[in-house]
Amino acid sequence: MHTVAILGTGKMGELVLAGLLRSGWPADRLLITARRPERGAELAAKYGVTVVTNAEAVERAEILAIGVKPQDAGTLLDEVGPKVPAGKLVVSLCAGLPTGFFAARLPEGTPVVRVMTNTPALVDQAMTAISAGPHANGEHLAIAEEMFKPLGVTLRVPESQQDAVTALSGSGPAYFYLLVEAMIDAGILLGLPRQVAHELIVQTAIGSAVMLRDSGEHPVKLREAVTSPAGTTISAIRELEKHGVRAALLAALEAARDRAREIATQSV
Ligand SMILES: NC(=O)C1=CN([C@@H]2O[C@H](COP(=O)(O)OP(=O)(O)OC[C@H]3O[C@@H](n4cnc5c(N)ncnc54)[C@H](O)[C@@H]3O)[C@@H](O)[C@H]2O)C=CC1
Ligand SMILES: O=C(O)[C@@H]1CCC=N1
Repeated sequence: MHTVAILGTGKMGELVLAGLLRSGWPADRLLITARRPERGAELAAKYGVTVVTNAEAVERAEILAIGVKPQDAGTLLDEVGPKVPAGKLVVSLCAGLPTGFFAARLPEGTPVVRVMTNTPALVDQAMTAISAGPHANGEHLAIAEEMFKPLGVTLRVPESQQDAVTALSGSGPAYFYLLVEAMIDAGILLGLPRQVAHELIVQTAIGSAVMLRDSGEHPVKLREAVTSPAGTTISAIRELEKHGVRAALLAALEAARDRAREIATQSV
């Protein structure tokens, strides 16, 4: 089994670290780096993994997972990029940054794979899209899949789709949480105790999600089955359409995609 180093172990890095350990990846095959020593110590105590410097990580690990914010990737690569020994695989978790950004800062021939995962990795329900960048072949994609498959579902996509993927599934959990939050507030408006509203909406979200995944039905069909003639649901849907919820979602995801592109141009 390869040794994986996570360079920059924040929220996403920790989710990947914890997921790899749950999947049986040996702790002695995992290295982490952290900017703040207290953060490194906290993770070492919690997961039993070794904290190293970025320079040690690139020396010792075969797979280098880049878990810093896109805005910090340039500084990290200025520090260690030229020192990455031949044959290492770089796996970027960063939103927006094209693989070319990494290739330009790594020794010629270093394979780079771009990954967009999401926070449901915490419960092994991540959606992870994987793309080959420069010098990455099927073997490298398979290694990335070996890392991310235990955390949920993986899909190979061309890198040209990654900004859209980021807008949909990378940021996607936030949109669902916002909807849930708003619907719980609606429950309060209708006079329900907060805890009751919370339970009703969370279980409804889970039930709806499982049906979407397992029934094989199109979401329109599933919605129609709930929407009775002259019933309650259509009254709510009329309001949602009147307030432009569909248009708002189209515009919102376009804005997220555009922001991913902007991150790339600001990072060149
Ligand atoms: N939060 C999310 O839902 C998702 C985030 N991502 C991507 O994952 C990456 C990480 O995001 P988060 O975990 O949310 O951010 P975060 O801020 O929680 O984690 C980044 C970590 O990197 C550390 N760091 C920065 N520079 C460093 C350096 N030179 N050496 C060592 N450590 C360094 C920071 O101290 C921090 O702990 C980003 O590139 C983001 O685009 C991708 C998908 C979803
Ligand atoms: O908001 C962000 O930039 C990151 C990338 C996708 C989800 N969170």
